Formats: sequence, C-alpha cells, structure tokens
Amino acid sequence: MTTTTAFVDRVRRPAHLAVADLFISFFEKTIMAAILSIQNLSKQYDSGFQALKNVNLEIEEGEILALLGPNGAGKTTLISIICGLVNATSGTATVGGFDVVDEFRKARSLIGLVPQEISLEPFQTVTNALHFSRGLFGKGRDPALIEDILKKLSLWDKRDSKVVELSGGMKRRVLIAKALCHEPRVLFLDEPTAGVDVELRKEMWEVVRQLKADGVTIILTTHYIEEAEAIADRIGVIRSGELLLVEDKDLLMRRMGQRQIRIELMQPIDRIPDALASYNLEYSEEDQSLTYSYEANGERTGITALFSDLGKAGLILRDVETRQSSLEDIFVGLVEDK
Ligand SMILES: Nc1ncnc2c1ncn2[C@@H]1O[C@H](COP(=O)(O)OP(=O)(O)OP(=O)(O)O)[C@@H](O)[C@H]1O
Repeated sequence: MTTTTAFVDRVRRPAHLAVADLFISFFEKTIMAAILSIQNLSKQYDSGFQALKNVNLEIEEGEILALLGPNGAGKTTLISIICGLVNATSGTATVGGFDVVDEFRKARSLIGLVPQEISLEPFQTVTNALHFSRGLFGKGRDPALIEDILKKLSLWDKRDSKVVELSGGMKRRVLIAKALCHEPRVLFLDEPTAGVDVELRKEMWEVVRQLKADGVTIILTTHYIEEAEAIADRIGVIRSGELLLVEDKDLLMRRMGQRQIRIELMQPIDRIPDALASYNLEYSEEDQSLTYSYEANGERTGITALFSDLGKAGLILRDVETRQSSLEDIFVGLVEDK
C-alpha cells in the first residue's frame, strides 16, 4: 500500500536534481496539503434541482470523516463530483493537490470508491476481480499486494471462489478490496453497512479501523448515527445540499452529553428568584416546572448547589426527572431546524 513513508523514501532517492524538484513539488502537493479540499462546491442538476450549495470542506490525511444526512441530502452527489462521476456547477475539489476536473487521472488514481450497491461480476473469482480492478487504473499486476489486501479483509480463503458463491458480507468486503487494489490514499464508502446485520456492521467497522491504521483517509456516508459514533474522527452533517457542520466527534459527543433536569414545583412562580439566576433555568408556566441543563461529562454538574439553592429560595419540589439528549436528538434537531 502506498504510504506517506513510501513517498518520502522515493523523494530521498532521486538521481538528478531536476527530478528531485519534480518529486518535491509532487511531495508538497500530495503531503503538505489537506488530502481532500473542497471549495465553494455547488451542483444544480439539469432539472434545476440544487443538490449542493456552496460546500467547503478540508480533510486531513489519515482521518475518518462520517457524513451524516437524511435521504436526498446530497451525500452521493458530493462523492460523485469528487470521483468524477458528476460535474459540479461551480467550485473546486482537489485530491492530494490534484484538481478533480483539470487533473482528473491523477486525482482519480488516489481515490478508492466503494459504492452503495453491490456491483460485481458474479462468475469472476475474487482474485481475478481484484487484478482486473487494478488493471483498470493502468497499474501492473502485483500478486503480493492483492494477497495482502485479501488477507487484511479476511478473504484469502475465498480467493478462488466465484463472487456468486459468497455471502452478502463477503461481497461487501470484496467491494472494499477492489477499491483498494490501485493503492488509493482516500477511500469513499457510500453507506457501507446499509441493511446489514449488527454483527456484520461491527466487522465492517473493524475493517475501516484497520484501513485507517494503514494510513488510508476514509470518508463514509451513513444513516446510522451509532456508526459515526463508533468509527469517525469527525462528523459532518449535510441537509438539503448544505454542510451544516463539521466537527470533531469527541467535541460533538460532549455536546451530546448535555443533560437536563426537569423540576416540577408544588406552586407556580411569577419569576425565577434572583438567587437562582446563575443556573440559567427555564421556567414553564404550563407545568410549573424549572429545567436545568448541564454537561453530563463536566467535572462539576452544579446539581448539589442547585438543589440547595432551590431550598434556600423557598421552592418546594413536587417531582424531578432527568433526560439526556442523544446524538440522534442533536442530529434530528440539526437537520430539521438549522
Ligand atoms: N441526476 C439527477 N437529476 C436530478 N436530480 C438528482 C439527480 N441525482 C440526484 N438528484 C437529486 O439530488 C438530491 C441529492 O441526491 P443524493 O443522491 O446526492 O442524496 P443522498 O444524500 O446521497 O441521499 P441518500 O441518503 O438517499 O442516498 C436528491 O433530491 C436527488 O433526487
């Protein structure tokens, strides 16, 4: 697999200075810049439908980005533009520093695409499918590389099997293996676990983690929020063609970790007592309740002090309940109401 180290090794060995310059410029393009850079990308289909609106996104080498969004949000359109399957109406995208339109071949050779649909030749053997895929990128046969990929994806035992003889999970792994045969540095996985059972989904997550460990940058689209939670470094949320946010998963998790305590009072109040102002409570006249929000993962939740101050303010409680906003709540909130 082509890795950063391999590039660096090649850069160190040029025989001639001019060649060295060329390599260094290639090095700068491929290593120093973000591996994927999308600027002001928009797409309007011939029907007039605006599928992408001014999308900007930078992806660093070696990260896993999960792109979440409801049906029709524009995820596949975005991937298709980067892979050269759909033309953007405006804006640019580069992969490894190469423009996906002006330097299509170079850009495309750095990309592996695992489509949502299983599209394999049923009577081809697994090994032949992989050699064929590599050949499509103009690369010479490399049985050692194919063996390595098959082993990593636990397909070595099935190398001589025909695709038609494989289970659904194995076919999905063959799709990934095919996408890796030309040694891409960026792998797009479009809904890699759509409709697969929990066990297989976890197996796929392990494969993705292994690929990341090998230095491959991964962009996956998914409807499964727990999938993004399990494997992504960053999460992007797309809705109606707009990238609403791209955020570090752990930061988002901390936001998701927000909890609320709903405190129902015995008596209604006219206003929140001044002594409780620092808690930013919300009062609902409808059910005479106070709501307190706090960071579940925070060092201090402030709950003990709140209850003490509620007592000091003379408020008598009827009932208390807690609730936690899930990632799903946040996601639904984001896509429904920007
Ligand atoms: N060739 C096309 N012509 C017109 N509209 C299209 C075309 N392809 C896609 N669209 C529309 O663009 C929007 C975005 O589609 P896209 O497939 O990118 O969404 P998605 O986020 O991948 O959805 P899903 O999660 O359902 O796969 C949709 O409303 C879709 O109907």
